[in-house]
Amino acid sequence: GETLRSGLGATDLEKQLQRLLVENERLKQELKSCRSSEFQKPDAAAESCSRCPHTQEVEALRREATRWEGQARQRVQRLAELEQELQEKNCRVEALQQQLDGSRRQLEESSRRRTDGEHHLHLRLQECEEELARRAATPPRVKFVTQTVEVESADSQKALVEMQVKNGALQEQLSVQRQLLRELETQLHDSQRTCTQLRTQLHLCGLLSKAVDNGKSRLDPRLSKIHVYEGEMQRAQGQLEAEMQNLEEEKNRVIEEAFIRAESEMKAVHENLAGVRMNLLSLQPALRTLTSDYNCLKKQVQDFPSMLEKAICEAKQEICQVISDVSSTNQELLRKYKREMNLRKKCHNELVRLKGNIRVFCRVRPVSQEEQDSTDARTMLSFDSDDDAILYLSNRGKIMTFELDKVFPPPASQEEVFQEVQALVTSCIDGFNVCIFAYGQTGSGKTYTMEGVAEDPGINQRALRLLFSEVTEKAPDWDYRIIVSMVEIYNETLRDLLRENPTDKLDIKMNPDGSGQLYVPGLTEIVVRSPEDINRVFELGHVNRATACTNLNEHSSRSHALLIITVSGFNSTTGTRTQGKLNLVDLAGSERIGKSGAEGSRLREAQCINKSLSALGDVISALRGRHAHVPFRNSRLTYLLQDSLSGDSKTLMMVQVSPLPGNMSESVCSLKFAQRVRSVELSASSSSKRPENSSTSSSPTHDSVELDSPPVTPGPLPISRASSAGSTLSSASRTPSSSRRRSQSQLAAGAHTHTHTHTHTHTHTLRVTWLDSSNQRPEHMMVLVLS
Ligand SMILES: Nc1ncnc2c1ncn2[C@@H]1O[C@H](COP(=O)(O)OP(=O)(O)OP(=O)(O)O)[C@@H](O)[C@H]1O
Repeated sequence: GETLRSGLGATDLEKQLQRLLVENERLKQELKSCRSSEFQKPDAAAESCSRCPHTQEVEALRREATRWEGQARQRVQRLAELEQELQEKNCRVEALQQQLDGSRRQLEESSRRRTDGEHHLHLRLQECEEELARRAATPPRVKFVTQTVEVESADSQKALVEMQVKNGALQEQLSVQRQLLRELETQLHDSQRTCTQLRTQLHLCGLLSKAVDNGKSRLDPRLSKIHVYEGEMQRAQGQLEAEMQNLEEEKNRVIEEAFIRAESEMKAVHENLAGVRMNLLSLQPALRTLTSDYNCLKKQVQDFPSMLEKAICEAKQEICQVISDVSSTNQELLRKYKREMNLRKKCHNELVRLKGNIRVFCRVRPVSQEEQDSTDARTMLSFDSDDDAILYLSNRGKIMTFELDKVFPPPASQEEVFQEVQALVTSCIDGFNVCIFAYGQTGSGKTYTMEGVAEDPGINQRALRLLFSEVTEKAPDWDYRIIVSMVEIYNETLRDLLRENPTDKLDIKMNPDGSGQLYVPGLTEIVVRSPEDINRVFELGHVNRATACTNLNEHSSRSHALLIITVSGFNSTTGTRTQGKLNLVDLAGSERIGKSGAEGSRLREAQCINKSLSALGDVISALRGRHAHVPFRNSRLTYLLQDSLSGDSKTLMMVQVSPLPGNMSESVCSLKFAQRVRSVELSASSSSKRPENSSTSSSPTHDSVELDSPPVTPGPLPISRASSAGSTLSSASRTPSSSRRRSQSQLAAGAHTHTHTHTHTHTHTLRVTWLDSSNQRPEHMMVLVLS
């Protein structure tokens, strides 16, 4: 504005000068015209002028005017110069102003950039600090070291690189800022120098103006305006200077502040940078450890497949080795198992043979509550506390002693009884034929022992359950099949108790397959697979038995009930097959006819019972005595059980007795029967061969005796009966049963050679047998058949 005003002032001054020049020109013209009028009469005029006082004055004025004119021209020229110089200075001031504005903008720009850079750096530093704090706070994840190391080490390296890059960028920015600062300082110095020069020039201008003013004031009062103008110019100049001074101060202040701020920020940045460096330094060992861990793990991971392959290879080889070892061990075990099985069977067979294939037990039933109340409940029986095979009976003041294989007193439980029986039961799994008979007068406890009661089952149920458990135990190697049949013999008639119509009579026939075995055509055979099946079979048999008679109790007393269990086994490993039969027989009551006073049909029933029981006694005696002839055909019962009584079969006679005095004579009879069966002298016929009409045993353990057995001979039987010479041990003998058994063995060992003669209708057979040194087995045998 001041410049403009100065510009306008200069224009007015110029105009005034122009006017002055115009006035001067007019005066010159007037002067010329005056002169020209005198020239027309030069001499005259000169004369007149020289003579005229006005002419001299005009001349003086003219000279004066010319001088003033020259001075005015000089001043105008000087003014024009000053004007030009002023314009130049104005231009210079404007240029400086622009330069100052530019510097200011540049400063602002750099300040803004620096602020942005600082802000950015600040943010980045914050991020770095947070990152470092986060990493420091994060515990080393050792568990998942593979992944953790890989990620963290990469991040740390990346962060390190980033920090180094940022550090470089900050260093660059710092150097740029420093360079900028230096440039600004240079510009400031230049500006200050320029200002000083301008000030000097202005001062000179002021002096010049004063000189012009002095000249002008003296020249013309109208030039006072020029002074005023110059005063204004000076004032404007002063204001301009003051403003420039202010601006300069402001600039210095701003630069100072920016510099201080930049310094402090740079310091802070340096401190942060130092902190980051420290952190980086502290992180470096951890990073090195992690890197080495990572490399180690990486190597392990690289090596892992080959190691795994190697381990798998080794494991495979070991497994193959183990399999082959196990296989050979299995072969060895199988061989041993077969050998042990054979040995066990031989031992068992030997044991049974030493004990006797026919064993006789006695069970004394307890006195019931009713009997205690109503009758003479004195017990006439007593037992030997040292020998469980002895029973004493007091009869008419005499003490009778009976020796059996085992005596069960009244308190003996069903379980205890079965304990003694179960070895026989399980031997049928090994292929032996077994018969267990319950013998005794009516009411002596036969059915109780064999069938038992629901809450305390007898031998039948327990035997089947034991067979099931044994068969299940052997299941992996053996495949067993258990078949059950149930028959009844009443008045020498055979009935199938599992049939729909149990009243149908059955027959016993020779098997047409030429095996010499007997069989019952049409006999129902039920395969049982579980204890539930057994219960169903018993129930059906019981129902059929009840429907076939009017009074079950009476009927059951007068008929024989047989439960026939066939166990067939196949060993898939050894290819061995076995078949054993277990016959559980509840015999009819053995009371004497005379005592019961029976007549008619009852008499016939009693005769049939006595006949069959007597036949059974004969057969057992013959078998125990190893007689040449065994009278199986004398009754339906023995004929039916022929297979199971002969050969390697085992027989148990459970003689049931009542302890009551009223039953004493029947008890004596039963015990005498037991005694007779048991006391057959073994020695007399221990080396005897099997009965002629016996079939070949199904047992897998035939010894030489059985192998030497002749084939079954049909037709009428025995001519001679094996000697059943009186026992060398009387029933009254008091020696313990074990010692007695030894004596029997010694007696048996005494016989080295035996000769039996079997006369047939058309043939005579002579057998000669030599026993081995232990007298247990025949070493040689000669059989002569004479037709
Ligand atoms: N050891 C025993 N313990 C308890 N009670 C028994 C025992 N023996 C037999 N009894 C009971 O004596 C009674 C007669 O027994 P059981 O019917 O078994 O005789 P049995 O000889 O079978 O007669 P039958 O020839 O008429 O069939 C039954 O009530 C039976 O429960």
